[in-house]
Amino acid sequence: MLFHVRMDVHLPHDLDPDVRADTVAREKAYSQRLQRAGKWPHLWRIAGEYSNISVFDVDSADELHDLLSALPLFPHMTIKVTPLATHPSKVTDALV
Ligand SMILES: O=C(O)C[C@H]1C=CC(=O)O1
Repeated sequence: MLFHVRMDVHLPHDLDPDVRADTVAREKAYSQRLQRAGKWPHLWRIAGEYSNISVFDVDSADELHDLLSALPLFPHMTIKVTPLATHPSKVTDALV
């Protein structure tokens, strides 16, 4: 199952710089582990914002929830999830 996910990060301005650096480093390692596992096939920065657009490929909404809620930045994010279904006009034999 594919899910479109938008994450907006809102780190507190008074967050200790060492805590911030550690959290961001753990987030990067965690996200790269999920990308390598094929669970997080798209990760795009929204230009000009501390936000991303992602696509997750998971077995269920419960799995997605578990993965998202384990993000080190999860306490500092607003997350919007959109389930994706197959479009009836999608060409399946196109050369891309
Ligand atoms: O920077 C972000 O968009 C938040 C988050 C998503 C992946 C990652 O490494 O950090």
